[in-house]
Amino acid sequence: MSAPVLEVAGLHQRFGATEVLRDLNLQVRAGERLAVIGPNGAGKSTLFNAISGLVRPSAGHIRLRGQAITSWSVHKRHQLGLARSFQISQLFGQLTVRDHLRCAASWPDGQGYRFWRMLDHQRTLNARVDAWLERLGLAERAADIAAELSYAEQRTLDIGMALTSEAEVLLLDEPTAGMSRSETARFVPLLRELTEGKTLLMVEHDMGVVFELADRIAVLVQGELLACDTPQAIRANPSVQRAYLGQSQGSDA
Ligand SMILES: Nc1ncnc2c1ncn2[C@@H]1O[C@H](COP(=O)(O)OP(=O)(O)OP(=O)(O)O)[C@@H](O)[C@H]1O
Repeated sequence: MSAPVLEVAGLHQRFGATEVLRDLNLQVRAGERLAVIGPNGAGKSTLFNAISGLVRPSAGHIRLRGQAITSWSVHKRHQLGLARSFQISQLFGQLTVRDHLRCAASWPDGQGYRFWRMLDHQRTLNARVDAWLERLGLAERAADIAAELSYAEQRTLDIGMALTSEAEVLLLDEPTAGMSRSETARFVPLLRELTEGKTLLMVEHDMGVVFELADRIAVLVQGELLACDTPQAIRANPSVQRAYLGQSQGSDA
């Protein structure tokens, strides 16, 4: 079994008197796809915010590739290979699809100042962006501004930015939220293909998507980890049935 790439240990998150996450322990192995599910208000987004650096945990540790990153900035975490896509797309409406991916492709590099190095750098960058435009199925939309894309294309671009930045660990916050059933059906195989070999942690409400994509599923209820296991074991777990799956299957699955 490979060592965890991402590790959450004894994580607590309080907002004033409210304890939103309680003694959370979670490990994600290299190349694994782990889905976090749970009822509304369970603490899923808060967990993502803590891992990506948007909130500082009240207690506990977060480790990325063995390094304690608990107090690191979002930017520094990104440099170590952690990228996040958001539930609501964080795109710039007037920037083109290509410009979005060019920005994302530039994130990990410190640009050299010598002229020939910059030229070489630009050529490599453009080739990388072209390749990602093809893989994302957005090549024909490259010159269009983000505001003109369909909702599903915007989500693809949002996730494409995380991928183009060459992060190894991706946090995807409800990647299919707001998509129609047919858009979701087209998107899930694409997502699977694009993230092959990456380590994936995702929050997702659509149980069809979760059971299709996830290698393991973590169930969060009222800020505590109820179970973390294979999809088959989670489906058969009576406490999970009671706490979550039973109540959501009618609407989500
Ligand atoms: N900054 C904050 N200050 C105070 N309370 C917060 C803050 N952020 C989240 N909460 C509370 O923490 C609890 C968990 O919220 P969170 O958004 O993490 O849940 P969730 O599982 O992602 O829910 P959903 O599925 O509805 O998105 C909620 O009761 C929420 O009101």
